[in-house]
Amino acid sequence: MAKFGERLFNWFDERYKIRGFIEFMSHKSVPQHRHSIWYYFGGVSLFLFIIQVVTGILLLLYYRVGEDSSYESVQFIVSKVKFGWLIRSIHSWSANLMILAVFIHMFSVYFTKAYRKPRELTWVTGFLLLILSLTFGFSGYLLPWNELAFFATKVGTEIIGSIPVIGKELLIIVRGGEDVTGATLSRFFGLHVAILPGIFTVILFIHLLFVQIQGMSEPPEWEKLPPEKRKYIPFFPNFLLRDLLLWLIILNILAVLAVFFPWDLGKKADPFAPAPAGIKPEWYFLFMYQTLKLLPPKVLFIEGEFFGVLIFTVAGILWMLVPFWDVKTEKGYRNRLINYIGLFVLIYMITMTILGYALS
Ligand code: HEM
Ligand code: HEM
Repeated sequence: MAKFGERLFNWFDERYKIRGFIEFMSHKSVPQHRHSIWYYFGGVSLFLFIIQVVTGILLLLYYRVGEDSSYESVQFIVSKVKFGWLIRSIHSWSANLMILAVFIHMFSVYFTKAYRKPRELTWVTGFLLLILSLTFGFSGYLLPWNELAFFATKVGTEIIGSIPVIGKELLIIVRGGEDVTGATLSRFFGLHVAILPGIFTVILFIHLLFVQIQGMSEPPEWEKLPPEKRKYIPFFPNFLLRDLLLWLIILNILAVLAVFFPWDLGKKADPFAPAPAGIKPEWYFLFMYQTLKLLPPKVLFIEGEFFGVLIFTVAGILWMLVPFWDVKTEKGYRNRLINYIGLFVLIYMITMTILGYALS
């Protein structure tokens, strides 16, 4: 048997140079310091994305898109399909945990300044992954075609209409008509299960390739440390085993959440019914939604809502380009301003989210 295993290994090695790859993996190492914990959140985001793909494909076995079938098929999934309720619940919970993990990963990369040269494009591709994850969440939310999702999507897409000149056209493209209808549902479905997975996979591949090529960043303070004072652990197996343990813990948390707090389906959407009170988007959009709500109808001759959209767009672009304008950090100086900006953004997002819940 051992001989057979060896022969099989050699067969592949002759063709695909696996020995070289194993050699490469065994030399990979991860810096060990008091902020090393943050190196795990990219892996956690990745794990939760894989869960989304697996459970999403399973849901696709029974989900049937359409005004007359979406809600009914999800109802069928949760009541008749064996473990269907569990798969749907895991897909919904994991979507939320994934977005939370991506936010934690992004802020930790920001505060540890891991976006510095040469990782500028790792940051930019990561930011694109965040936008894609949010679009995944927004498009998936409508798919069960229940009351809450219907009105949240109506309110969410309305914001596009506030853009001058092209807003109306854009809104029609997004909704597939003037209103949120079955056309919107099938558009969101295509986006959710075909377009987004395709684009996401390509960008994720590039993101991980960059990380592979450059290895993990070292803290800026290490530049003054003599090489013998810098500590590392091997990626394989030490770091990977820790990664796997954390993934197992997260799988357990997911299972507990999905079993004890199964995701509610609610009432079927009725486009002619009045909007129920307290309609609000998912928590990860709430800080933007709440800001738009608090803005006065007119700011400096501009429609208040559009002013908000403009500010968020500009702020988002500046955030995406932070590795290019944070020149001070790149040159090796301490840049306190960057920490203050990050702290302001974080506190702003948390405060507005809490206000969003408190004021509705
Ligand atoms: C679903 C989304 C994402 C996935 C699956 C992902 C995955 C990963 C993984 C596995 C790593 C290596 C381990 C680690 O540092 O945690 C990593 C590193 C990195 N990611 Fe992401 N990431 C995502 C989103 C983001 C976002 C939103 C940003 C920032 C805007 C970002 C910026 C970076 C940077 C700069 C590194 C290098 C960190 C270092 O060298 O210390 N990523 N990512
Ligand atoms: C290839 C990947 C994916 C596939 C094939 C997929 C497929 C599906 C399907 C068929 C549904 C409708 C069933 C239902 O509503 O229970 C759904 C719902 C949903 N998806 Fe995905 N999905 C994928 C990835 C993602 C990702 C990455 C996220 C978020 C980050 C996400 C978030 C959601 C949400 C929030 C719902 C609504 C859940 C509900 O209330 O029922 N999905 N997805």
